[in-house]
Amino acid sequence: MDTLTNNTTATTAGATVEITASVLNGVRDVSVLNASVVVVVTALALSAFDAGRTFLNRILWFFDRLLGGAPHTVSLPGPPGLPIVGNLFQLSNGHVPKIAEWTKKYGDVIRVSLGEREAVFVNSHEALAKTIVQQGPAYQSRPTFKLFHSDFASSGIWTVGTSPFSERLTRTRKALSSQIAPRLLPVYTPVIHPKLKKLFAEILTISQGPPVDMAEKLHRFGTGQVSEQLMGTPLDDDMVGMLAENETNIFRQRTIGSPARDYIPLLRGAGWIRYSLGKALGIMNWSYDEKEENARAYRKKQQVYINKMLGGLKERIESGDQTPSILGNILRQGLLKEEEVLLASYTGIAAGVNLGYSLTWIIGYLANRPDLQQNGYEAIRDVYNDEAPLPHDYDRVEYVRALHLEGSRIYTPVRLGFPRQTLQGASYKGHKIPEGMLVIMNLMAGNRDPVAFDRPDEYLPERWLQGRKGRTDTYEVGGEKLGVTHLTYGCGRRVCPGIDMANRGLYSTLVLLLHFFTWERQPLGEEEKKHVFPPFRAERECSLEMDAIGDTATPTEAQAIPWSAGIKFHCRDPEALKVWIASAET
Ligand code: HEM
Repeated sequence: MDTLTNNTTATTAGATVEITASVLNGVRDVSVLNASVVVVVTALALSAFDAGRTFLNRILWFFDRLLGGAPHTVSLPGPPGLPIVGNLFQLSNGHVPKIAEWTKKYGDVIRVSLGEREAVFVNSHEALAKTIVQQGPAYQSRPTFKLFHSDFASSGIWTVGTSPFSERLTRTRKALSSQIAPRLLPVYTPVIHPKLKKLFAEILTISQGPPVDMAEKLHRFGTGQVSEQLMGTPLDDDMVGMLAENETNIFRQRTIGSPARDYIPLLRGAGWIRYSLGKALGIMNWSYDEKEENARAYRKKQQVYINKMLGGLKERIESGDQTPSILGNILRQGLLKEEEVLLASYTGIAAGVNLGYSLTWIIGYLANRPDLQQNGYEAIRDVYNDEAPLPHDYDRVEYVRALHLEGSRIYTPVRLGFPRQTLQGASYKGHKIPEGMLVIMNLMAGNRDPVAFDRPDEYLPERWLQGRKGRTDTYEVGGEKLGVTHLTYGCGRRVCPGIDMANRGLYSTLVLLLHFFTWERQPLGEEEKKHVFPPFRAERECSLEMDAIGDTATPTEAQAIPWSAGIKFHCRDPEALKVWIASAET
């Protein structure tokens, strides 16, 4: 009986506890439900007013920021993004078209969230002038990124174009600029001339075979040419090949929005945990990060050739060599300290990379424009009669100058420039842009801006002829010569100091090519596809029009590299070319 009573009591107590728990749960559920209803109703009510929406956004931004999203310090309009990642992945199908879409919707200066980084994108010619140029001192720093500034170059010596504002940067930029000033450039022509002869001898040989893709030759020519002017001595082919490939790989690390972990702290945390677990458990591919390992390998390789080249230059100087060269002059005049000399060296070696790709785009485009080739040929004949043009007689043939200026504008090989960071507060149309803000200069948009350039998507050399600047419709004989310059080399305080050097490289190559050759597009054969550089370009061939957007193989990278393009050259007069190659003239 007692047992029965005890059991009954226990059962009753158990049931009571269960009932109480379920009542409490019910109450809690009702409270949660009520609270949720209150939150939703309040949110809906708030969202009906501007001030309410702002308040709600601030709450969301607060939690987003806690999880590693970007701050919201700028009131400029811009695309809404996802929590934590912001707009980062919206850029992953191609920078230029997506930013053009945003510009259309939100205006020419917009706020964008790139993971934890807040950024301002400047997307028109006028807006670039009003910000980067007119408020120059505020926009003169550069941001740092983990992959490039830490994994690749942990020594703290990067390049001038990737260095934040500092005294070391200013001194090095000044010294470098003084040695590539337009009036000094002719002293380096004895170094460049043999490179031109070598390139044209190669093109003569190529013209006797099947069509080829020219990027490797032009890239080696561009990078080699700048490096040799830097060091004042010819570099052997293997060295130039290795250097051109490595510097392309290094430049490709300077991509806005990639790798994602440079922008998303949670990804960095996850990567660190995976790495530590991999180490502890001996799981090799967990403790291996391909991008980081590649970055270190590129730097190691780079240090070998920089040290070799710099060591050689110092030895030559010690033994009394007086050959003019950019770094040689800097060393002889004692313009820089040791680490600044290194900074200048890394900068100079990297600087030629864009020259090769500019030439690849322009020559590829002209292959399908026999009319422009013919105009160029005749313009050269008007100046030099039937003599070979002097390649270093810079911009003497106005039409060739117009061809290279227009090619640089229309293709803009560094589409988003090199990223900037504000050094002090700035503003745009009443919106404050605080110190430390990442600023992206959309040079491609500036160069295709219909307000600055009429018929902006057409390749019109005329816009640079007879004193015109960028426009075909604002010039009258004896009238005003209005217009603007193109923005391919950036603008403002950190504008490219190598503009004249780059333009000379484009002019000298084009003037000789137009004089000695005609060329056309033809499909690449299977064998020739194997030699396309870098190899990923062989996956497709550019359209005949060489569309700057549709034919870019690297739409999300710092540098716009075209897909492959088969070119067949025809030499107008092989004997005359051989005579030019054999001549001692520079
Ligand atoms: C076609 C070839 C070239 C193109 C398209 C190009 C383009 C650019 C661009 C877009 C910038 C960023 C400018 C800015 O932020 O406003 C830049 C910076 C720079 N360029 Fe060039 N460049 C070329 C050739 C050269 C050459 C031959 C040199 C010579 C040494 C050079 C040296 C530099 C340096 C040192 C900077 C960094 C400036 C700074 O941050 O203060 N570039 N270039």
